[in-house]
Amino acid sequence: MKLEVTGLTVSFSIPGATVRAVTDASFSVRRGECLALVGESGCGKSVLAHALLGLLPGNARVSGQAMLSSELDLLSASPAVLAGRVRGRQIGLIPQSPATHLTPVRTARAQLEEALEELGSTRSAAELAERFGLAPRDLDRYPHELSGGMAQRVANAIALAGDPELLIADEPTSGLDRPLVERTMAVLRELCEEGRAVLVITHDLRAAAQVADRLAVMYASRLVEAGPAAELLDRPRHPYTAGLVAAQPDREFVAIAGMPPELTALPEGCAFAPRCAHVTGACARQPAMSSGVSCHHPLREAAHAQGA
Ligand SMILES: Nc1ncnc2c1ncn2[C@@H]1O[C@H](COP(=O)(O)OP(=O)(O)OP(=O)(O)O)[C@@H](O)[C@H]1O
Ligand code: NI
Repeated sequence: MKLEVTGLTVSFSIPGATVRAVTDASFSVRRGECLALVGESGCGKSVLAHALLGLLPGNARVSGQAMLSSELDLLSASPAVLAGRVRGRQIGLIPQSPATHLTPVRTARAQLEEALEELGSTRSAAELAERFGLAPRDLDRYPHELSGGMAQRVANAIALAGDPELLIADEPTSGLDRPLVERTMAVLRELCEEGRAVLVITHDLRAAAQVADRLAVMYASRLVEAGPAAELLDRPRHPYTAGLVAAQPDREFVAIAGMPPELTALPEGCAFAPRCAHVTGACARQPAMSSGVSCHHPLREAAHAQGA
């Protein structure tokens, strides 16, 4: 199993403007591997995930290719194929803000059991729940009786109901405290050691580093740097990656000054240039992605050839 995404581009038409949410994203993730997609709020991470699963609304325009196991292009597959063969079965999605996806009038257990039945799974609700640290009695609660963290864990369990080979986790630790973040990341790691492919979306670089083999850094709709996780954290090459690393509580803890551009008004050149301490005249042109970094003046040479 391998997911191979090439040139994924998504825009939304809104009255009087176009939102360019994902621009020319290329990356791959294979079985036994965890890729973390990191970037600030609003940079296009969830839209990218939803594009892969055919979950975008009608005002979206999608182009590019996303080959699953070299045989199915997720971006041109029919809604019936995506619903009947892909979602839940080949690709599990842990949605962002899971509480909003649970049905208010039914217990967590009923919803988890329904997912298991629909997907013809032989696993039990209790077994899946236990994996994410939920007690059986938690399953008998209704969504409004679940804390944010519990709802998150129920959603994580539901995503695994169909035993998918690829798991996409969109902010799987939001609302969880540090011990639960660690536990969730450890479970994601286990899932990938078992031979699944895992794509984790997060703005928590520390959590990403704990689970991911490789990181892909997204800024203003584009992937700007990708490579082995440890290398990106120790020796970031894109000034934006360096800024994210420095903003971590266990590092300098200094946020990057300024704001990302509006996705309705992206510049022609490098979108990070207005916030970049190293900006040059060349930055007025869009830098190409080259050996894992998209920057006219990377902070250092590539340690070795890197693929996204
Ligand atoms: N249906 C839509 N129509 C227009 N714009 C949209 C639509 N859906 C998302 N967007 C815009 O696309 C951009 C990317 O959103 P996305 O949800 O992917 O961000 P994100 O990186 O996941 O951030 P967060 O960390 O906040 O979840 C945002 O500017 C958002 O407003
Ligand atoms: Ni998101």
